[in-house]
Amino acid sequence: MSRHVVVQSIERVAADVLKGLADEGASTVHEADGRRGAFTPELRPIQSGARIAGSAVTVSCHPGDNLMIHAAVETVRPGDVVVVTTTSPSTDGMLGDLLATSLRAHGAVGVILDAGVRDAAELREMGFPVWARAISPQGTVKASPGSVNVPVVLCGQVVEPGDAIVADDDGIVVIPFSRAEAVVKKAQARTANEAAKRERLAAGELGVDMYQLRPLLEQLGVEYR
Ligand SMILES: O=C([O-])CC(=O)C(=O)O
Ligand SMILES: [Mg+2]
Repeated sequence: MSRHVVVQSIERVAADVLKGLADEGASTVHEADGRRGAFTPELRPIQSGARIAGSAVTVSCHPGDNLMIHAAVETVRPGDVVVVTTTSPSTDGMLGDLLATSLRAHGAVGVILDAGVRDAAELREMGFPVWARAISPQGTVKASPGSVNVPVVLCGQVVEPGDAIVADDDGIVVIPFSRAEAVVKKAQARTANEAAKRERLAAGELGVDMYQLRPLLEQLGVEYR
């Protein structure tokens, strides 16, 4: 049996749940899921202002080789986010506007790439959002096997195929498939609560009062002079 597989069929998070997650954004969703799922922030958005949520199509590549991203394209369905890892660290430019055009044609809403990206200007012009470790002109080959839709580990998180990915200017969060629906509800409740707090803060109320922090400050021995 091969160690390398392309799993063609995965379960996906419902479109209305993904829309709810995208509306809430990475930080709120992370808080709503008990402060879980945040990627360490080495991967940065190459654009500003994009906010996406999608079901993860995962790709494990040999460093410097984008063969498996090409192989992944036919497994992509509308609303997916393609999550690419390499089997050892790499900043080579594994994806550019051509691959992005192909992924978009199959419905991908963005790419999370633990490697380098190139054609940055064209990708921004296309409005195709990418979060990557580096921007690099370094080209890659199409030669080595890897896998599509297997569990991958990147930036401190495990991503299973079909998990929900939320990404925006703050960074990237993964929500396990089984929790996505519950998390969107908690995130919406949190946002409603924050709206009330924002109004109070805008009116001048102090955070130390709103969060009842004065006893804590006292207990910690903080002296006001
Ligand atoms: O062609 C490649 O291998 C990567 C690239 O620049 C593109 O997708 O446009
Ligand atoms: Mg190119």
